[in-house]
Amino acid sequence: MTFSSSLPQNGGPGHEDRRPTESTRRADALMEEDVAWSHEIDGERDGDQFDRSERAALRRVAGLSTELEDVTEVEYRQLRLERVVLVGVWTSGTSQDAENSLSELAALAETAGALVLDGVIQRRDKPDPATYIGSGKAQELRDIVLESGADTVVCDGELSPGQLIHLEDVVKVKVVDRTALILDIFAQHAKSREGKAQVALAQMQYMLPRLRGWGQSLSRQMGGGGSGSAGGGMATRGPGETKIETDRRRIREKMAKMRREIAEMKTGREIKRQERRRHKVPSVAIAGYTNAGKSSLLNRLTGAGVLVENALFATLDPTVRKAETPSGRLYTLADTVGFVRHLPHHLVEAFRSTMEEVGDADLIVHVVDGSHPAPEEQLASVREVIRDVGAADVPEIVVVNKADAADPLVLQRLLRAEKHAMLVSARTGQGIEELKALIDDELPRPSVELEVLLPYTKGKLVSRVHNEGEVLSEEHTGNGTLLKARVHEELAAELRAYEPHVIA
Ligand SMILES: Nc1nc2c(ncn2[C@@H]2O[C@H](COP(=O)(O)OP(=O)(O)OP(=O)(O)O)[C@@H](O)[C@H]2O)c(=O)[nH]1
Ligand SMILES: [Mg+2]
Repeated sequence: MTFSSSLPQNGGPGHEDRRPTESTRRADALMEEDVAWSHEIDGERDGDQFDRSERAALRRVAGLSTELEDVTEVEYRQLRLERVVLVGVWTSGTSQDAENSLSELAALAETAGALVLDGVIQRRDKPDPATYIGSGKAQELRDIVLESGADTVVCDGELSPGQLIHLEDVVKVKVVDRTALILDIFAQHAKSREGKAQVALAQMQYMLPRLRGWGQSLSRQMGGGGSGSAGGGMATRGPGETKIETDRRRIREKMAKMRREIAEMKTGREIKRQERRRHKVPSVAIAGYTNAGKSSLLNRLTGAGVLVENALFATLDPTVRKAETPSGRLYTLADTVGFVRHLPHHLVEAFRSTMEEVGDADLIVHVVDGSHPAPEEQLASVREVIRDVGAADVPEIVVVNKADAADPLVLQRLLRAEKHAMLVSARTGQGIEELKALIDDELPRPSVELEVLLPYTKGKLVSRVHNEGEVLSEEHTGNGTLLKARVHEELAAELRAYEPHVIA
């Protein structure tokens, strides 16, 4: 199956020269399934028993009342994305930037399971406060929707509840924004109970100001009198309003409950992390823009079989794997959720705990897709999130991936601009050994250097020195293993009893 997804090539208002772009196999595959917007459990992805029980648990958590479900069905804009037209407002930067942004939106829509029919960009100083694109353009958009037979318009930004409603009134099909789209993808991909709960929370947060009763806009019902004011009493309070208020209250309660549950789930992960910290195992976090090849790199470095997919946000659950440097030191390597420009704020919040893996790391391996048209922009957006989660001080190695597929000129440019960068290809294995060596160099070294003579009965301590420290020399003597090593404070304290002069 083929389809044309087209974007305007150039120019400002009125200049809508369209150019077909490539479709992905992924979108086609997804079109076969009925990919729906819901907290519903996707039977196809059901992996194992553990997953199943987690899902059952989540179903209960997400189960709002039947009454509320009616509202969510209408109001949550069920992203049964099928045939979509994209629309962007280009406010700054070059036309190429605007096009890249819309291409990314197309990739996001395809990842969500939509068929992208068309895309238009309008040049404006800022989005129209009422309808996002100008009202004249909105009419034109209506024509494009009719012509192409689209059932959904996806806007490249976060729209206010009012903008969504007004634009919907003009184009007469469902309008969703980039935020809802990303939330949808996250909802489809989240696997762990925690991930699912975080997405559900972010969805509710997004939905809260966007609730509408009986297909009318909230602002109209409220007469513009601010949110939630029910001061007028029975006579002035319409049934829709009452319902909305009840629903809102229920959602808020649900959200509070969800936050508590997430906090509890977080504790489990926190304990594991503390355990790792206690053993002073250095940690490396792989961060980077979505689809940069983070999971591929993790697999290359550790042989872990993490899902790799040519789709945005294939990974939503942080995977932590053990890895070993060429010199034999153990460290942990964490795969993380990919970043995307304009990552919805709710999601950054919701995934903050996940991103703490990054904040906590001894080293960030920042993967960037060298074959992308604008890798510099991706580097910048990721760094913004890294700053956001308080990880700005963590040392960073920039790993330019997909060297096999990238334009050599772009690679040169990147390496010139990024001082601490190297080229790899997770696909061909190019540069992987060098990266391992670099990680070895960059990992913090244990602080205490000592020499000990460990009796052969203390084999456990010997292996701890190997795993947690750095062995400088090892010799098997008549009295035991003579080790010269660098270790962390705690281990040093246990080893001091075996310093040769003590024994001798
Ligand atoms: N040509 C080429 N493709 C690569 C390379 N590394 C990864 N890819 C492809 O890039 C796509 C994304 O790879 P992933 O490893 O899933 O990327 P990710 O950063 O984990 O993506 P998310 O988890 O979705 O954020 C897949 O189709 C990979 O096969 C590489 O070195 N060269
Ligand atoms: Mg991944």
